[in-house]
Amino acid sequence: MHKALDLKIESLEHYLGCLLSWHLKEGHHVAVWRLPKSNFLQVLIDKSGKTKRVDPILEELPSGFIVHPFEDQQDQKAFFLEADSYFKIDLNIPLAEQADQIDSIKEIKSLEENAGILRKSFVNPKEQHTLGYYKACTKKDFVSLVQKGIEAIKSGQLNKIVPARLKKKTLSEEFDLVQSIKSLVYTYPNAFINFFHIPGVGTWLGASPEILIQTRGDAFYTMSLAGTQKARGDNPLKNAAWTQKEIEEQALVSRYIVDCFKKIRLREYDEQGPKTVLAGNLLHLRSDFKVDMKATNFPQLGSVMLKLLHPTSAVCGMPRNKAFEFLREFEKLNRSLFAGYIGPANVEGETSIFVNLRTAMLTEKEAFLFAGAGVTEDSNPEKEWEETEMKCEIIGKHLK
Ligand SMILES: C=C(O[C@H]1C=CC=C(C(=O)O)[C@@H]1O)C(=O)O
Repeated sequence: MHKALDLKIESLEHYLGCLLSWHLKEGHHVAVWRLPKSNFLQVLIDKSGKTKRVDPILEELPSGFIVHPFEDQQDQKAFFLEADSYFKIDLNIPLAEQADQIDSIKEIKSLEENAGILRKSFVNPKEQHTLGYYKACTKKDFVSLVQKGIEAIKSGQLNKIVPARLKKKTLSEEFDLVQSIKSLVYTYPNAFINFFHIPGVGTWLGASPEILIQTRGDAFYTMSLAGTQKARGDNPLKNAAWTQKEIEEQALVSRYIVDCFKKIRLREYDEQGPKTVLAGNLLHLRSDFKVDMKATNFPQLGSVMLKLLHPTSAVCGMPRNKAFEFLREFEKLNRSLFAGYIGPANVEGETSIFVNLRTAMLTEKEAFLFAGAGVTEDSNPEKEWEETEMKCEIIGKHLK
């Protein structure tokens, strides 16, 4: 076994490449992430070789990484990677100075060899014959799907709908996962950068802007994020002007969260916003919701809200069940883990679960990019298509 800081390992990329390629080759389950505004890259490895599924009762789970698909599972369970090994790398300190805190490398290979081993280990989707299964959506089909959504809203069946689509991108021979992780980490300081690999289930890479629930000590946090425009000029946050359509779209997500609080008779919450926030080169409207779980005597609020919130009207629609039925019937897309939820649970006493957005499912030769757009009565189908193009590019442009 080589020490983590063998002289031949000269960079973080080389270390990560050796580490990940070895674990993926061994059939281990792996998650690597960087929380928004954090300097730490966190690594968690489940070495059991088993696909674990758990009830998402966060307070009772061991330290790990949770992954739930968009669709509710019949048994209500989520995938779970248990932290057989967990460590973090301070991105501001040379790797050589952190040798004692990080896992050692078992096998040293070149950057190119690691990149090749990694992509050969990505999970390839199972062939299915359902109509539209992992099929890229044309502009014409997406525009017509949005149009159908607008009609369903105008006829009173829905208040809001979030249709999504799949775009495929061929990966070049030189594609290197580790370089992509690195470029996401440095380009998107406000996002939840994540890579996870569950053998037989999927290999995903993303930069999510949306927290679904977060608990730290007694503090519970969630957000409503919606409305999209391109960031322009030197001071995009100041220059943003929002239309009635986007204001309403985001207000519906906030209302959805408040309705969830009402269902559990929780009255003491703090709501701030909406304010304009930057996510990559896009702007969104965001409101922040905080609850003191001790003062409200609600220690299980994380799990309770997780169950109530997912899928929020930022990724599904309102009313939720009707929106779900609409998507099932007309979207014709297996969203798989897109718009599901992902994140560390009980890692160093904190749980940070994000909506799996701005993300790609990686296969050996292609990346499947997913993006949706919030549709209201005033939506313009062409603009919604453009919006999904911009959302796909957030990850797409980092997959060389
Ligand atoms: C569904 C997505 O984004 C959601 C989150 C923020 C803004 C959104 C919007 O403006 O439509 C979406 O609700 C996506 O990125 O695929």
